[in-house]
Amino acid sequence: MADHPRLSAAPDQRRVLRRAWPHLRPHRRGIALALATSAAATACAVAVPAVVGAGVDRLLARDRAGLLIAVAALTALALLRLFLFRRSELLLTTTGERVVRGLRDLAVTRLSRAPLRFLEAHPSGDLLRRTTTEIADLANFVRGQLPDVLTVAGYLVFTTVVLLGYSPLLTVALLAVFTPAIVGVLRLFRKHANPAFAAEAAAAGTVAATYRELVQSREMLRTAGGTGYWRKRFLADNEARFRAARRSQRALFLISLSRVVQGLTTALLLLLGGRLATEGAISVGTVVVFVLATRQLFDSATQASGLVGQAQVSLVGLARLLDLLTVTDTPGPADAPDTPAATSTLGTPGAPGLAGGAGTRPEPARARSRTAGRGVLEATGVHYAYVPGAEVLGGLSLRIGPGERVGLAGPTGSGKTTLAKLLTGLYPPDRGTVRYDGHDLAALDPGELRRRLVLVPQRVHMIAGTLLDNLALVPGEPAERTVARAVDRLGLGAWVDTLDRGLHTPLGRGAAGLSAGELQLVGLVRAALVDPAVLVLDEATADIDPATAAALETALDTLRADRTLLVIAHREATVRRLPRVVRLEAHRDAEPVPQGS
Ligand SMILES: Nc1ncnc2c1ncn2[C@@H]1O[C@H](COP(=O)(O)OP(=O)(O)OP(=O)(O)O)[C@@H](O)[C@H]1O
Repeated sequence: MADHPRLSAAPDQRRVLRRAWPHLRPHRRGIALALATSAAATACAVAVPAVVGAGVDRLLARDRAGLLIAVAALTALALLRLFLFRRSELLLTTTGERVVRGLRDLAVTRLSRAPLRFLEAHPSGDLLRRTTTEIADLANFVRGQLPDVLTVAGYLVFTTVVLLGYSPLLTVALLAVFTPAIVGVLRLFRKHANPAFAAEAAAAGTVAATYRELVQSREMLRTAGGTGYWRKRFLADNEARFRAARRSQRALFLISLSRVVQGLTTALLLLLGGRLATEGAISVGTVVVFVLATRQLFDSATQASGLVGQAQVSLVGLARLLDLLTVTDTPGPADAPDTPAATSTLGTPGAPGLAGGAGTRPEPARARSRTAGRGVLEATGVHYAYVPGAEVLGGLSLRIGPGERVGLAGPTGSGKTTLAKLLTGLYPPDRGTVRYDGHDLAALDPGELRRRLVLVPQRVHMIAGTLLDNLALVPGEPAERTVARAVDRLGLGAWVDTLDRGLHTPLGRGAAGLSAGELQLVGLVRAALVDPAVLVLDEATADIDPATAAALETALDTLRADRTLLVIAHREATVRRLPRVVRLEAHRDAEPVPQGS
């Protein structure tokens, strides 16, 4: 089996910000402006103790004018600080939201282009969490805590600079106690917090995935009596998440050790500052500046302790998101039609290709000539495995001529659906090639591929919306009258009339209300709207009532005219009706490769 990239449960957290830089770069001007405004606002706040200290010295010197200047400066600083804080918060939030919006768009775009194989290999709950919850957490951090992080960082730097200007001796003594102790606490915290937060995020992803599967498979679980097993599994996952959360909490507790450091530093400051003032080495005003400024310093450090924890959680989320963006940044045959590089175009020589470039709307289905690009669909020496060492298809070759009608039969699990997905380019083969009209599907323009080769799956997926919304889920967003024409052409007008509100009948999520056969009717109408040259139908295995079966047959008879048809045949009637039937045998390793008959 070829090596396929997978998401990591606990992705690398080193240099996360540097790795995120390509996504930040387009916003660098906004970021620089926000940082500069935040720094100016912090400088205003840091200047306050210095002005208060100067005011105290003027007061002690009975300098009335000097005192008034200090009071005026304090008022101006307060107003300027208010304005700059507000401005920096606004700039940070706006820029941050832009970055987050960009990341969200990119994640959804990459996921929508990701190969089917990648999507199937990951629990949808995990993908959902990375693209929604974790991005939302990031957005909340940007809005709620990032301004505080910058303010705190600014306080720490500016306060140190101001204090150095007043008394280098006292500042050095302060830093000599404060810095190593606080760095030690932060190191200890990071050592325990990084794995703890990553494990918590992974456990949360597992809980979401299990819960989602539980909801999605509710009918099967009820009927098969599997609810108890699933509930047990969910409870186990939930327990694991609870334990992971407690581990994170314990790691967060470590950060509160910084309060002990604060107490020690204040004691030292009072001892040394008081002595220097008594000896006349520094003024009383300077002691006041130190007391006020170090208070700010401590407040910032306390705030920083909480913020470091929140920042760590956000960085873990960012690392998981970057992992998703990196792993899905692999253009492949399932990519959207805006990746024309190295793709070929089907069609008669000299005729314009059917696929447009980025943003080109496809031509209306009827305006295209399906026969223009009609060709042979050929699989040669195709190998495919979902899991290493267990090939489902081991070197299969099959040729289907233009306009041929072929049935694909075989025991359950023999690989019929897998082959159908390979023949329609939904999976790239691990080895071997699938060609249509002489073109390797892997090299075809993805948009064109989707319009030429259409698979109607066994269970057609629906979205919440009306029947019309669901039928129109094809390239080109066809208008209602186009959809209605397609319905009539397939002889399905009577079926649509039996529904409450015809094409406007609302269908719930999961399309409650439509039977398996009716869902396939929806798939056939979608196929008719795409008007492909090759149609692959994976017949529904569920019982289909005679009326729906008749409607399906009529629709299929209309659809098959002038196009290649491959039916994964589960019903005897279908097998009998088709002129050629290929039988797949269950493949076992090292046995001769099954070939089409
Ligand atoms: N997404 C998947 N991940 C892992 N294994 C899979 C996946 N899909 C199918 N398989 C396995 O591959 C094998 C072939 O499956 P496939 O659905 O192609 O068979 P089939 O002939 O269409 O079966 P059926 O007639 O029951 O639909 C089976 O053993 C199946 O369990």
